Amino acid sequence: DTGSAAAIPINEVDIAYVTPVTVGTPPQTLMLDLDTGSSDLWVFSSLTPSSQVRGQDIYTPANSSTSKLLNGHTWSIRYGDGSGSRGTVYLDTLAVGGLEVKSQAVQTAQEVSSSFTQEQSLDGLMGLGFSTLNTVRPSSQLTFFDNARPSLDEEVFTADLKYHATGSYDFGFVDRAKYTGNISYTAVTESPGYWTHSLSGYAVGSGAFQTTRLSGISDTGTTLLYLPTAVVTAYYRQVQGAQNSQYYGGYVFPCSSSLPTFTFGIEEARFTIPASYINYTRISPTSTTCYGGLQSSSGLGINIFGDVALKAAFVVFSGTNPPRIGFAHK
Ligand SMILES: C[C@H]1CC[C@H](NC(=O)Cn2ccnc2)CC1
Repeated sequence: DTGSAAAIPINEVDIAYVTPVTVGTPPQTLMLDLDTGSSDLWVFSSLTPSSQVRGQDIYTPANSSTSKLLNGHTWSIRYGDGSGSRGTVYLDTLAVGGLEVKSQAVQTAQEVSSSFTQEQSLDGLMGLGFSTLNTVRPSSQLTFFDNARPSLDEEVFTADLKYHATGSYDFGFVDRAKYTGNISYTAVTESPGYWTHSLSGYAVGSGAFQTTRLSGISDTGTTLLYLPTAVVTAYYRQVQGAQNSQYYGGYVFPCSSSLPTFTFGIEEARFTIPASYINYTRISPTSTTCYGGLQSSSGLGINIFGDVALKAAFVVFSGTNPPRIGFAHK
């Protein structure tokens, strides 16, 4: 079996991407953020206080003939940006792009943090990390990918995220029409439940490629690219007027700056992120100061290859044993 669904940017700077997912019988459609950096599938629901719901679609288990309460189970998650949610759990039929799982754990939010309430076009998250990260207790639950695995033609899902455009997520197959050349694969260590792998090095603009292995996680749920301070300072040294602002919490520069590209390596392959992806956003709608799409990971304890990097490639998340991740040009 296979599935294929759209990855739609939720705003004009691609802060996150959402994908239509149907839950229950008859199907209730929600727009979820497919997030390889976590492993909980949670939704705004009829159990979410109305004061915390602002325009989101909700899942109402009472309106689904196939919903079953997972008795006595709860969950609570905190993301790296400080956002979070918690609640209870139902099992129900869930489908993405025509691929159906009969008894998926759907985590119904009873509380969401303000940044989720404010994100009107995001109805929840679908974690696509390793199920060991799932927060449901007393028994942890499987991700949609782990539940779908037995029925998939191939044990993979792919991400084709695009800059200021709609891309796609595919399950169970690698679409030859979505990439060019060969896929460059590299080893994934499941530590601790993320799609953790290394880059073989990097280059700033037309500079020499620095061969140095950088370990991190490929995370579709994180907007930007977070790398070691040494790499990031080397990049912004090439940008007139750039500075690392305490006030804005990262590197900012004049929006008129001409930025260098940034190239990362996957084994022998090289992927170049266009300057436009790194000129991320104005710090406020009328400002001439812009915030960078490449930032330091020093406060995080881990490098994060977020959407700014992932949208420069066609990415294959392979659930084979051992797992691996592949990058191709497109
Ligand atoms: C400083 C960085 C900020 C962004 C952080 N990423 C996340 O929190 C990913 N995420 C998933 C759901 N909501 C957000 C990683 C640290």
